[in-house]
Amino acid sequence: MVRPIVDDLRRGSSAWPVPIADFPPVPLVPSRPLTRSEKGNRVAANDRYRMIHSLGEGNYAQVFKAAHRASTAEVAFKRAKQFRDARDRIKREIEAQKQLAHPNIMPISDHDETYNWYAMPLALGSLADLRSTLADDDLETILLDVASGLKVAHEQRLIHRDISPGNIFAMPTGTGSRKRWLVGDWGMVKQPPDVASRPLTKTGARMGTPGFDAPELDVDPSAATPAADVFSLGRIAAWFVSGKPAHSAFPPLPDGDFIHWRPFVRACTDPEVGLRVQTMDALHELLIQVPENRDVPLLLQAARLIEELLYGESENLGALISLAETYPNDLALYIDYVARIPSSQLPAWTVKNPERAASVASVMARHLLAGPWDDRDPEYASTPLTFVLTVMRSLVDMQALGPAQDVASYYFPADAHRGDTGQRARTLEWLAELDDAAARPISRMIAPKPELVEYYREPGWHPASVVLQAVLTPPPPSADAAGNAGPLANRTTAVVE
Ligand SMILES: Nc1ncnc2c1ncn2[C@@H]1O[C@H](COP(=O)(O)OP(=O)(O)OP(=O)(O)O)[C@@H](O)[C@H]1O
Repeated sequence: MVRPIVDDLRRGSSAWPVPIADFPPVPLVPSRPLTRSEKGNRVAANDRYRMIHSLGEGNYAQVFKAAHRASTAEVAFKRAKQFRDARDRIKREIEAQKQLAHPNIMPISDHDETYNWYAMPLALGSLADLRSTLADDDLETILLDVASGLKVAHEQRLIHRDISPGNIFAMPTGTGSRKRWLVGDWGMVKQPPDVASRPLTKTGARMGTPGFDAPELDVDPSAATPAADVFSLGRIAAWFVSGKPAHSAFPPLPDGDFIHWRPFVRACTDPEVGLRVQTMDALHELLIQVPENRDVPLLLQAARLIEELLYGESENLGALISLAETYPNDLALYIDYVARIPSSQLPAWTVKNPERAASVASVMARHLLAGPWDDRDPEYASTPLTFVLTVMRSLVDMQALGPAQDVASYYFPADAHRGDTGQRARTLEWLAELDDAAARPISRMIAPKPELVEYYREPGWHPASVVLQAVLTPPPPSADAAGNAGPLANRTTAVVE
């Protein structure tokens, strides 16, 4: 007589992790009669494997440590819970993991014909389980391993969509403490449209693991791109070095001894999918720079990024901005490197990220205003000023007038402080195009400051906005010989306020 799996479980070891008596409720007798194929599967599973103890239970499956009867090899045995979505997920998992034969993808060593269960190598544990036993330096190896597995998956148009520390497993390598890291739990994988089976989630339904899942998965998981898995790896890096949970309102960013991880995390976890690192190849490039960057001076990192950006590596834009956000007090970083981001690339970036753009542009203008110019060419000031003006112009164009006003409060004093006539002309040219709705908040950053009004006041200048005209065109000659400006004397304040 074939014993049901439970008998094997009861006879198994009561050692780690869960004593048999405390077993989570295993639906040994499903609430409905077993179908013929399910009965057959249990028989097949039990014929082939002896369950030793539970390794744990997720929402969709139970996992057991089991022994393969014929070879006595120990395996992890994963069985779908008895509801349709769970069976769909296990089926996806088996199909994807079989398709992806790669050292960093959890292999399927055996499964039943109807995809109710499968066996796989027994791992040392998941990254979540093992974090406390790992050295900080292990992070790079883990990410390199996982990224190489995901790269192969992405090439086959499979997006995992649920990369988290609980779904990355360690296998021994036989070489000291070095572990090989494997991506498992492919039950939420996005398959190519031509092979996709029944959708797992409706649009708007939650997918992934809170704190590690990309924001776009909340909107439409079926539209996921490789950048969704990139996001999760960025969050894993932040979680690993910060030791803080990833699912907080303010997700952790590396700091202190791990600050060299910060640009990587920022570039991989941009909430805007289009601004994020897009591919595992690009992630790999950034990743191998992280340990190098720990010892490479900041400005050399910036120099590399801008040189490559100028040669067409557009993904460096995000990394360079991240570096600037990490080191806001570094004048040379801003003036000599960030300022050289091509003006052609800034508007698109600003439109997608107005608050961050405003913040970086404001810091740039503050450096121009307050910092020493040292032996830089005075004319070079127009490069950082143009950076700030381009961001401000883009913010106005997209009607982000609040952030634009924030930038303006630093830009105009910085422009006047540098006193470059060409830049002044460019500023006036831009101001001349503004309509009243935009000119009103912007002019508030000029009108109350006589030295700025003086700097920009231009005879014969013709702005579109009457507000700006009132502020910046010189008053007509007074009829009053004593020099009183007459009724227009206070017009600036009157019009602007
Ligand atoms: N190959 C393995 N070797 C060792 N332990 C494993 C292996 N696969 C899974 N486990 C463990 O089994 C437990 C349950 O597995 P898992 O979380 O994958 O189930 P799940 O239903 O897919 O989860 P979820 O609800 O997150 O999708 C976890 O503690 C996991 O670490």
